[in-house]
Amino acid sequence: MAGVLLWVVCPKGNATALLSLIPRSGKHKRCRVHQKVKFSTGVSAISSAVANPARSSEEKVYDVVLKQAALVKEQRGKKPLDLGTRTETDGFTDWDLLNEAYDRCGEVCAEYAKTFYLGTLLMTPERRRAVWAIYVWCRRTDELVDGPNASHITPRALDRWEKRLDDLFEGRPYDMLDAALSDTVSKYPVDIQPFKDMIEGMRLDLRKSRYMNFDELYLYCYYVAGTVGLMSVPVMGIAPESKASVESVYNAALALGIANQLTNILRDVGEDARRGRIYLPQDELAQFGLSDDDIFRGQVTDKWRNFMKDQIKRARMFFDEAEKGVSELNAASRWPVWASLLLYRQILDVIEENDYNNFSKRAYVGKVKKFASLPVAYGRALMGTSKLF
Ligand SMILES: CC(C)=CCC/C(C)=C/CC/C(C)=C/CC/C(C)=C/[C@@H]1[C@@H](COP(=O)(O)OP(=O)(O)O)[C@]1(C)CC/C=C(\C)CC/C=C(\C)CCC=C(C)C
Ligand SMILES: [Mn+2]
Repeated sequence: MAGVLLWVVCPKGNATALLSLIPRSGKHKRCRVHQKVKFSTGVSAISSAVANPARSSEEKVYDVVLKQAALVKEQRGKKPLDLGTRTETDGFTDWDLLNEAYDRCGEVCAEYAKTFYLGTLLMTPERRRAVWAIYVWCRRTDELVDGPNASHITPRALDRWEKRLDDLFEGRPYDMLDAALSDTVSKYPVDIQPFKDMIEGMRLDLRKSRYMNFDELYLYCYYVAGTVGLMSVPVMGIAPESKASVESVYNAALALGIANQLTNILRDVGEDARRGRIYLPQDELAQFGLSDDDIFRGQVTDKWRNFMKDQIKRARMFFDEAEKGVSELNAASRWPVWASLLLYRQILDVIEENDYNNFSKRAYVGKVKKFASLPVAYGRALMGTSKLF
């Protein structure tokens, strides 16, 4: 396997080196709450948006939600998947190497997202390592446009990354970390579309630095973060006792990604502006009497405070929407999700505490608050109530 060579070059314990093996390229950023619109049967995915530009981003994204939900329902009808940890060699795949690849994914995850990693330890071993594999692929994809080599990335490099994605979904992984994901997607009903859409988000970041309205921003947030929700729920699983529709759970997962990304954008306004980027809806800025120049000047004025209050309100609506879905997940998967939701949502509180100065002050949730959230998340994870049907 070509990946073995890369494995040798990147010995165990050096996650950063492994991540730096991928082609890199500018920092990207990654939303009104989903309207409860009923769409036809829509399994056509994002690409159909090009054919019908009049459709809103929420409608286009909802097609992907339906497609992923349909795949999960189809899988439910089949015999249970063989999720055992294999040890034999079948001539093509070396199971020891595969186990090692998953371990590496866990190490990368522990290095980059400690709290999330801790949360995954509550999951079953099979689910845990599959989520790690997805995490690592997302992290590597993000590193392409957000890592040290970001300035060298070209659309062609992203095309090559997408080709690698196609290959790993077809059982031809390029390296060990891809091999872990390739194994995961062969065992869980994970659709390729959200992965492709994340890459599309990175492409968007290469060519776009302004968002005319919330519809445009929503699509971007879906690409770079909503997709994460759609990729991970097939692995985390829906509780067998859940009475919620599969679609509603996936909608909540999407909402959590959108909420996280909106929060990320609001936290990083100053940092992004220094890179010439404004991930805020231009029409809404104008409604509050604000322009790009105000963002570049970075003065906290009453106009800015009022604008920010509105943006924070919207992000919180997405978090509220997401909350309804967490209790529908498998009990063992709920804790990391609650933890990530509670931690990320607190960033919005800190922006308020900072009197909306997100130009020169980074909203940071302190260690004490962070750790205090973990038992709260655990308590919520224990309360499994169905609110979505
Ligand atoms: C339990 C859990 C959180 C699982 C998700 C695990 C996973 C696969 C995470 C991948 C995250 C990742 C590396 C995404 C790449 C793009 C990216 C960086 C997005 C931003 C994340 C925050 O990162 P950071 O603060 O480091 O940002 P900077 O790089 O510094 O700019 C995002 C803002 C979005 C991440 C999105 C999620 C974590 C969505 C999670 C949603 C679910 C797990 C669905 C839960 C299910 C229900 C029903 C609610
Ligand atoms: Mn990033």
